[in-house]
Amino acid sequence: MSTLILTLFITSSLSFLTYVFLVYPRKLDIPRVGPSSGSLGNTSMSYFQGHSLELIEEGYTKVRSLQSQPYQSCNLNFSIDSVKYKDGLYSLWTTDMDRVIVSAKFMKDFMSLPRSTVRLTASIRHAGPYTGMDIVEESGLQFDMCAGQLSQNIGRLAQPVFDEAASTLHAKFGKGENASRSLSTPVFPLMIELVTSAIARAFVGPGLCRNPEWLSTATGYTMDVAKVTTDLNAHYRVFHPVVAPFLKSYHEIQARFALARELLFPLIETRRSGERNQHLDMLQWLIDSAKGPDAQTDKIVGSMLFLNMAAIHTTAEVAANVLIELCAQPDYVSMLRKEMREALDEDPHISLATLNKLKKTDSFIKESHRLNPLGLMTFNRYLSAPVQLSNGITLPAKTYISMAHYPQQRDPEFYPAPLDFDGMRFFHLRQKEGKGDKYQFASISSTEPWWGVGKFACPGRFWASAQIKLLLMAILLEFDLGFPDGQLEKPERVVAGAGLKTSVTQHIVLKRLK
Ligand code: HEM
Repeated sequence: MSTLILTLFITSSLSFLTYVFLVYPRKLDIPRVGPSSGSLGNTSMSYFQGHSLELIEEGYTKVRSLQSQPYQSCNLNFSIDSVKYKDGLYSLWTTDMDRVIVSAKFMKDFMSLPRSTVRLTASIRHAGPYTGMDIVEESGLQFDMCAGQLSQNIGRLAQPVFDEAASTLHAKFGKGENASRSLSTPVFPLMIELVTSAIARAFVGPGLCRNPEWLSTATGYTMDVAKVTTDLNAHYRVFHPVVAPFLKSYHEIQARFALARELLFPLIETRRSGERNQHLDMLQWLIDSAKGPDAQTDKIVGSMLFLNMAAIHTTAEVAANVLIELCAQPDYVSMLRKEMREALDEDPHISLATLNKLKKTDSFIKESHRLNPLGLMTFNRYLSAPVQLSNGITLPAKTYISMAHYPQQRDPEFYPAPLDFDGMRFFHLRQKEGKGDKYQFASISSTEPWWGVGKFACPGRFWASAQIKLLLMAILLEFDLGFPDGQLEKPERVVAGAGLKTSVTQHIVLKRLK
């Protein structure tokens, strides 16, 4: 017993010192929005968790330089009585860390910096040491595989991935179809199912992609990460090493790793003893490209789980929001379906060229995502070295930064009539001379930062964009869609901390086309 108490005491003391050294807020002479934290940091009981949107909108209205037009808040009524924070920087304690919120005009100051200076914070935001998310700190392999092989092979994977998603959809429809040849089903879970099957085809190939244990492992891991993070965030970070081993969620995620190893190890061994380049999937690219510690079989399994986490719920939520917008504005359905049919009339085999022809569909997806982003903040990064900004302020090493992009997407300075849904907004912008390649859903810029910003922005964005189009084709080419009878309004999205959640219970009704 006394050994246990001593061990707990030493672990707590060490993590407290680590905490003070690594994350204790440093002094920086910029304004603060919202309360400061206590000396131990914040937990999910903090003010931010329940008031995040309010704080971010307050920060935005204050940090904006002199404004020509008022900012229209969706949910709140702020009078712009102050332009106090003209330089566009302020400090904000979030659930997990003190961050400097950096406005779009400073993005260029980070562009030329190496990845090692402007580091991802996924590990610290998602309890890395307890969830396996610390793999992003250890390796750039996942980034390289998505930016390289996956993006280069979209055209070759498009048809098999479409077939996989369509077959999952048919099976689902067949099981639940009612007498009027329609199916009513919750849209977000449906998208999770379709995206998981499509991703599995691209990530592990035809041999494993229909294995129910693999499919539930691929999606379940994200939920496990969320559960462990939520459980730990109820406690101050300094206590995480002590609390984690007692959490049910922690034991569940360990079991998930064990099952993932059981499923992938034999496949990796078989692939290693076979010829290279025989398989067009992520697993093969990881096996062929991993060097040094990344090549350990365990690490390849960790990379696969991380990639599923990065790819499935994000893409599914964006796709679910697109379908909800289509139900709310059904006039667009026939327009997008016509575009898809015309693209396929030219060549029935789906390729990259087919997807590139879907410019109206791309615009609709982008507009839906502009108004329904996955969170309030983006470009969540940790500075491992000081960075001097163009206004002369130097952000010290160990600063966490974020860009609060949610209010920017609703600002008339950037988008005329920002709260109006205009599905062809970006299509029309692309029609202008010399702009044909701009304003795509997968494009990045400091004013459209939902993929992150700069050369280390989401490397899976071209795939995500292609996949959402493939899913929409699988649905719109065979089905009409709408809300359940009597529903006219879209469901509310819910803000929790830095996250913005889509309804998990909202139903969609699919009806077979005549
Ligand atoms: C619509 C869906 C998606 C959204 C909104 C999204 C968004 C993001 C964002 C905001 C980041 C952080 C970038 C930064 O901080 O600069 C990120 C990172 C990442 N995403 Fe995505 N993503 C999506 C889909 C995907 C897909 C489908 C894949 C893989 C096929 C993927 C792979 C990754 C990876 C590997 C990283 C980490 C990159 C690194 O190690 O630096 N994402 N994503």
